[in-house]
Amino acid sequence: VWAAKAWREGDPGGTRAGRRPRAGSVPTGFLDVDVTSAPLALECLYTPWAPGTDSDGAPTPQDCPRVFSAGLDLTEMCGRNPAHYAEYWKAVQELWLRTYLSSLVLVAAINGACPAGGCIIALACDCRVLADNPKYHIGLNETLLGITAPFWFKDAYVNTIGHRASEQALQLGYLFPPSEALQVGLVDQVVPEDQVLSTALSEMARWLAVPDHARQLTKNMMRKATADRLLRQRDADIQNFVSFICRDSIQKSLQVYLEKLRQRKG
Ligand SMILES: CCCCC/C=C\C/C=C\C/C=C/C(=O)SCCNC(=O)CCNC(=O)[C@H](O)C(C)(C)COP(=O)(O)OP(=O)(O)OC[C@H]1O[C@@H](n2cnc3c(N)ncnc32)[C@H](O)[C@@H]1OP(=O)(O)O
Repeated sequence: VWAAKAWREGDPGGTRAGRRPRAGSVPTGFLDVDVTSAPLALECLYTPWAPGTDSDGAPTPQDCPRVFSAGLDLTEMCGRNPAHYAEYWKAVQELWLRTYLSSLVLVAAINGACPAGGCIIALACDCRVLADNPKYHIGLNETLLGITAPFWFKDAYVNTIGHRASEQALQLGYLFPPSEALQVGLVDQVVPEDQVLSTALSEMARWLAVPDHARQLTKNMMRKATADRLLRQRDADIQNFVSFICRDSIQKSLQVYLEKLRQRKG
């Protein structure tokens, strides 16, 4: 995710937040960023697993290919206590709201798999560029984990690909390969892998060419109702999440899923 302000100020690599993924692990992405402490400058929200800059000072997300974000960190949702789940979910809400409502131009350069929470952050951006690799699936696959996508994930999906396509994809937990993601409107461009970044930059330039105040007001006009729906019921949404995730059956499903992931690796 590129933040326009930092990019425009010529500091694309210097304000990256979040910790690097564990060795041998996939980035579970944005929730490595501590959004519960001091106000988060969205300018700091680069893909946290993209270390280094190239000779022009541009970020080099190719350093961790194959995964854009593996979504929410399932280890944060398994075997913990209700207070932990509540704090975690508040952070998820906060990050999404700040991203979704940002007045900055945000372009997602999706250079790998992008399931569930990864998809929801990409959807919060203004534009998505996906690398053309049949392994780079994107979508909301929650049902395959035995859980339900929260209503605001669903709202963002519906806003992007429409009701019928969302209904089908959500129930099936379908992850779209690039060609289908483009066809359904889940991403805006599919390009060869080595052109993701340059295409994202071109998109960024296109969006930045519009007078800022007019673009920002329009963005807010388009997004406010969806964000307000969550803002109105944040606490209830946290309580729903906690009681849902604490169920024995849900914990069991998540543990089985996580175990399968770990075994698949071996
Ligand atoms: C009615 C009221 C409802 C209220 C709402 C209630 C509930 C909803 C709550 C939450 C919504 C959930 C959102 C999510 O984002 S859930 C996460 C979804 N993500 C996935 O399903 C992706 C799973 N991962 C993969 O498919 C693959 O890992 C990958 C991303 C395609 C990458 O594949 P690769 O082969 O490169 O890596 P590995 O599979 O070998 O994985 C390496 C390593 O990482 C671990 N891991 C992978 N994903 C996660 C994850 N999301 N969280 C934690 N850990 C993950 C994997 O187990 C391996 O671990 P190891 O320890 O063995 O290194």
